[in-house]
Amino acid sequence: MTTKAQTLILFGATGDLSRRMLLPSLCALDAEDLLPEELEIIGTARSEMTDSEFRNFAREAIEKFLPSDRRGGMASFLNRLQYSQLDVTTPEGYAELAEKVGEDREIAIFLSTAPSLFKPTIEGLSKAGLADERSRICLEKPLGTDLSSSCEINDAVASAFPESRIFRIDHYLGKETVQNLIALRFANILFEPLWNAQHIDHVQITVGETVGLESRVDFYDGAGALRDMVQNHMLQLLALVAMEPPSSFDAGAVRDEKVKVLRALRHLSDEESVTGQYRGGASNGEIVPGYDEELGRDSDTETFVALKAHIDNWRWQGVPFYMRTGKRLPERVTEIIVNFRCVPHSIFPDAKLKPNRLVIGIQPEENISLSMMAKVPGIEHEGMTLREVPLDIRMPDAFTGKHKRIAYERLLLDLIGGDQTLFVRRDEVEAQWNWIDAIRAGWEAEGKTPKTYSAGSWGPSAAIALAERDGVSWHE
Ligand SMILES: NC(=O)C1=CN([C@@H]2O[C@H](COP(=O)(O)OP(=O)(O)OC[C@H]3O[C@@H](n4cnc5c(N)ncnc54)[C@H](OP(=O)(O)O)[C@@H]3O)[C@@H](O)[C@H]2O)C=CC1
Ligand SMILES: O=C1O[C@H](COP(=O)(O)O)[C@@H](O)[C@H](O)[C@H]1O
Repeated sequence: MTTKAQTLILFGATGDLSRRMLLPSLCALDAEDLLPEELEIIGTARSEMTDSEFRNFAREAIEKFLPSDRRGGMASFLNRLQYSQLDVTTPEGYAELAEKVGEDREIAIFLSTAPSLFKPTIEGLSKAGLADERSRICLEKPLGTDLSSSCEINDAVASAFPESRIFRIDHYLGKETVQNLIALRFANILFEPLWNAQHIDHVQITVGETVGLESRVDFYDGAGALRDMVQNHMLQLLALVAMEPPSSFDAGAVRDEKVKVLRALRHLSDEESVTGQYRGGASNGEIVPGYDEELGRDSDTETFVALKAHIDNWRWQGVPFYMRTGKRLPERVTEIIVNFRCVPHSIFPDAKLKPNRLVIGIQPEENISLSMMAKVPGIEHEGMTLREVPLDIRMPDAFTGKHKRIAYERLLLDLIGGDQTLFVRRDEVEAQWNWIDAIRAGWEAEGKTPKTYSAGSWGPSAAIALAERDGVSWHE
């Protein structure tokens, strides 16, 4: 049985992710008494800081990024914090860190630093005796830029930590509705008999963002939408929709099923992908610059991608999975739409029957809605008049009193508790890269460059055509 961590070491503690997500998440967990009582948190980075300066830094971050009703007293959380200055690329500093941690404590290590720093960090931790069986390690994305660089990172980590003690973050797995997707599929009898090619026509996954480049300019320009969003979050969503029922909700069983789906992804043909890059214009009521202007130079990086994917197994033969994601789209929305087939024979000749559709809204609204055909009430119409109506389950209504959590709250709690179920295993990451690398190789071979789209639109018209030539409309 895994024991709870007693010390959390946070590398990159002064960084953006730590300020916006990690420290606020930990404070929210503390406010709800969800952290182990004895948990100490040691922040580390190159900047010089005393413990008390780090606590002030954390307080400011929490006041900015965590709603006041979720902060609790804050003092008990701030008292857990210490700081250890350390440049991970030099050997000095690790001994002091080890001394701060002390002997005989279970340790969780979170690397919120650039992956290029993982290798020296792991070497330093090993030499200081902080990578032994009492430690587990958590890695932030991006885990590489392709399969080979991902293997290099994974090898470096595996030199000191066995897979059972490696926790790879995909923050989408920490989102409440993503976990609810697992509950919806495997805690209800209703859907499973229909969850296959016989009854499902196609699936759509959309992750729309209204923001542009934001602050991580160089990172984004080196990555693009395919590697930034599809390689990780969207493929994890697809795997959860498409996987076979696991035998239990444990890390091994769930991840075994996801990896089978990822390995069954068929390589795309040329016409099954569309890339785009936004041009300036009116977007959500403001005039925004185009991608090149924001970047300050010309670039061929795609800020939008739409794909038609296929899973080559019995369950999903002939069922396309349409996926699209992009920056500067009209809405911030993440949703999965499962489109069922039409009834085999209509007994209502005058009615235009629409196929049932399950819409799983992940953000901004967490809701699940099933569209059904129903009779329009009344006797004034001759025969039956039918109309499509939604059956809605809005999460805040169904579970009143529950607030929206930061996805990292769940993941940090599971890291501290040693539960890997919502973390990504090495074979999954590598299967994901394998598929993405083949798409990029295809783009390179064809000399494909992104088509332009106006900021505030749903991507280039070719993305609409990708679905429409199959008689499918993107869900709006
Ligand atoms: N920010 C975000 O929203 C997201 C970030 N990520 C990923 O998480 C990681 C961290 O991102 P982010 O916080 O934005 O990055 P930042 O650049 O804001 O922070 C980097 C952190 O690393 C520390 N650092 C840099 N060099 C060293 C070094 N040689 N030794 C010790 N510490 C060092 C910095 O502290 P100091 O300068 O004091 O040394 C700082 O605390 C990146 O890999 C990023 O891609 C992933 C998803 C979202
Ligand atoms: O990993 C990333 O995700 C964010 C979107 O996350 P969300 O939780 O707000 O949907 C994206 O903006 C960023 O480019 C990417 O690196």
